Amino acid sequence: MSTTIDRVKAAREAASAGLDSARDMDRQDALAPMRGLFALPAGEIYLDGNSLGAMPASVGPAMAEALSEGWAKDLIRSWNGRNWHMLPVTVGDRLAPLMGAKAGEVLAADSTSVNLYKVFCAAMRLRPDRTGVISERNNFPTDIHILQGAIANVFPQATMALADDDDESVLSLLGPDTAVVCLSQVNYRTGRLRDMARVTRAIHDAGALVIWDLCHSLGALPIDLNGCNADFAVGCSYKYMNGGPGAPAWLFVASRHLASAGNPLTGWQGHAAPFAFEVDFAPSATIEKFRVGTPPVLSYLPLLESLAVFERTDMPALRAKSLKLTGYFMELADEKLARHGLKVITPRNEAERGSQVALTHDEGWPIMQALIACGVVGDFRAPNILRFGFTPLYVGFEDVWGAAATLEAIMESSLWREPRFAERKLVT
Ligand SMILES: Cc1ncc(COP(=O)(O)O)c(C=O)c1O
Ligand SMILES: Nc1c(O)cccc1C(=O)C[C@H](N)C(=O)O
Repeated sequence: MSTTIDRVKAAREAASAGLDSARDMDRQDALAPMRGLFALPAGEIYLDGNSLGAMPASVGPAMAEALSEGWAKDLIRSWNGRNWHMLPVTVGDRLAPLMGAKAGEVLAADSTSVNLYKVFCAAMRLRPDRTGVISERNNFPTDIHILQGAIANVFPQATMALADDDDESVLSLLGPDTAVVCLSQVNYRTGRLRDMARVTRAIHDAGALVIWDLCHSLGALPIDLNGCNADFAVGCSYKYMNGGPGAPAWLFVASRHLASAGNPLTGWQGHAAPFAFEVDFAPSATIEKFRVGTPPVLSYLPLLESLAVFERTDMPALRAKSLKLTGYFMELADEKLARHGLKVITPRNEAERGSQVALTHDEGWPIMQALIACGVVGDFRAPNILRFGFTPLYVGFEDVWGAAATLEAIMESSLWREPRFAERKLVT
């Protein structure tokens, strides 16, 4: 007996007009073979790499070797022998070219939230005579929460203003008392991309410092932190960087600030000589001053495998494909989905678009659950956003077509109205 889901899948296959052109685009795509470097579930279309990236296929063997040789046999010797102790620096140096940074400016450690706390406190102390903080109302909540907490606990004289999504709104809040501005380059809900060069310039013209959150940009588009003269940046490595769930995050400190920027979390690994075990804290002179405690070594290993994948291609090529994928999905959304009330809210203008497309619908939650049940994985962001991430390393044009055709079939069959799709989950 065929289920409704089978019927939706059959409807998708039957509606094959357009599929040939998607397959043609895949045949012409020089990056298509890179998909083979990832372990992805057969028969599924994975469009959630903007939340948790896919696993590089080499992670299993690399982890197995690190466990059986590095931990089980070499034990304590691996801190030196395998250079485990220096992973925050060596991984940071390999992340640096992806964001237009130099070796020695990036540290891979902790979470984005913790790193934001570190660089925010450092930046505020570089502007001791100012009290203004600017962020954005629709920033990922942890950014606002971290700033609120740091202000309450460390900088009680400071006040924060929240801008709207457009760059003009940020610029209109700048003033002579602005100390630090913290913005996401790509918005996690809408996929809107800010003009990093222009916004950074305006922030500097006001005498303030900028912290860029690059969670939704690193690995998705070319970034030039030093070309834009950025001061600080933070980001994760589990989304487009494919570093795995809870992979170490990273922070960037422009080399011109390194001597004067201080880490408020003065743990022993940020000490100039951690293994001297001195009583008084004396910070390292390098980016290592932003280390805190022992690195979670095993969590760095998948990220090393993913970096090896990135080192086989380049960001301009990935960006070109990403724009084609998102553009194609928006075209299909106009053609197949708009009449069902699904509206594209991601900017059409390529210069303002990250690597995701967001659609809105008042019944977004059950629609997304039905879509996942049919083998197309995106996610939902309250109150009404269906998010689709297009990771150019492993998403193809046939996937884009399949996602749009499945969603169309779901809307036409009303599958999403089945009561089982209404149940809310803890993690969305
Ligand atoms: C823009 C942005 N900043 C920060 C975070 C959270 O960082 P973490 O939970 O890794 O500290 C996320 C996603 O989780 C995000 O999308
Ligand atoms: N970090 C996450 C998690 O631990 C569970 C579920 C999702 C996430 C995410 O990263 C969400 C993501 N930052 C977002 O843009 O919504």
